[in-house]
Amino acid sequence: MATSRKLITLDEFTIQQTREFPKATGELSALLRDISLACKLINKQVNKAGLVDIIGKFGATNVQGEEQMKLDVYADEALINVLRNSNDCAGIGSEENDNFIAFEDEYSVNSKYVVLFDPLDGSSNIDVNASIGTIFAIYRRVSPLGQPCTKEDFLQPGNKLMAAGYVIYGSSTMLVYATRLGTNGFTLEPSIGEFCLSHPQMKCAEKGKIYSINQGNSRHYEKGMLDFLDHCMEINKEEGRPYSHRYIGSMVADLHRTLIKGGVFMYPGDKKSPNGKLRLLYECNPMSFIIEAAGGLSTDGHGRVLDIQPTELHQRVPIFIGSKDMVNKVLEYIGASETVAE
Ligand SMILES: O=P(O)(O)OC[C@H]1O[C@](O)(COP(=O)(O)O)[C@@H](O)[C@@H]1O
Ligand SMILES: [Mg+2]
Ligand SMILES: [Mg+2]
Repeated sequence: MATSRKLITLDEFTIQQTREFPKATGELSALLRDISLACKLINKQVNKAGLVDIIGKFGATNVQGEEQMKLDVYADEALINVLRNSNDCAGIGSEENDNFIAFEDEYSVNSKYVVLFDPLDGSSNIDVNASIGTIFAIYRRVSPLGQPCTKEDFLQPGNKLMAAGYVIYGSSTMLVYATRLGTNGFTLEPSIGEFCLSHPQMKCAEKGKIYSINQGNSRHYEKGMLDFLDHCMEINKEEGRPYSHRYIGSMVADLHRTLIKGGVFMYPGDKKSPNGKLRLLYECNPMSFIIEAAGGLSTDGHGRVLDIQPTELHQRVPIFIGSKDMVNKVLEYIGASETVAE
């Protein structure tokens, strides 16, 4: 029988954390509260998607040529409206908007932080009721306060992130976020409408047994990548069986599983798409920050994803992320093939 325990809300938790930083002003916690409010609004629509006019295509394409879903646009607007009116955010960058948006009102120009987000991740899963999510990344500005923020505030490497997180709209709704103090998970308690601490100090297992990749693309893969997949399908000496393959097709859901159960999630570059599919600023950087803060690894095949110097809002990078042992094993294989290939 489920026993009730003292619930620690997201607010209480962030206030406790600010005590660890004597100079903290509470602005970052306030921003996190704003983002969680927008995600509660999105969650309400997601939960009853079949009953409200939010299923299906919106009838427009975004700057990346992807057909926008109604929920992509709803989620984007919900986040922009909450952040624009919050006085805690100087500007945003979003998957669904061509360019960065600087908020120019007298309060926002004095805000220290900018936010990048993927308002709705896993769009191809919206209509089939599989887990989807929202991903966000928070940077401290480098441009002077008192003026509108600039693109330099957004084009910072991931190792400069102040915080990053995601909300997964699944069997339960969870918010997982990371700072340099670690990665923590909060579950939405519907009866009080608050995210409450449910997964303190999350750790990504060093050793994994699950590999996650869209094998439908494998005809475009380099030899090293194909060899690694063969390795995963071989009888593993330690396990006495092959690794398990899991792929939901929503980065948030595939990485939430990887964070909790270990394993490796991969979206490699290939002969058709040398930079893969996933976007550096609002998918790969925030997820890499969260997994690394939980003890995992994230690489583009050459170095840490978090050390990449961004150049554009919607640039894509290959990603191999998750348990240390499996990410290093992928590197061994893809490193090897290039040498062999030559
Ligand atoms: O269908 P594919 O090629 O496997 O791609 C799935 C990937 O694309 C995404 O859906 C892209 O994100 P969006 O849904 O936010 O555009 C990821 O969530 C997922 O990991
Ligand atoms: Mg996405
Ligand atoms: Mg998206």
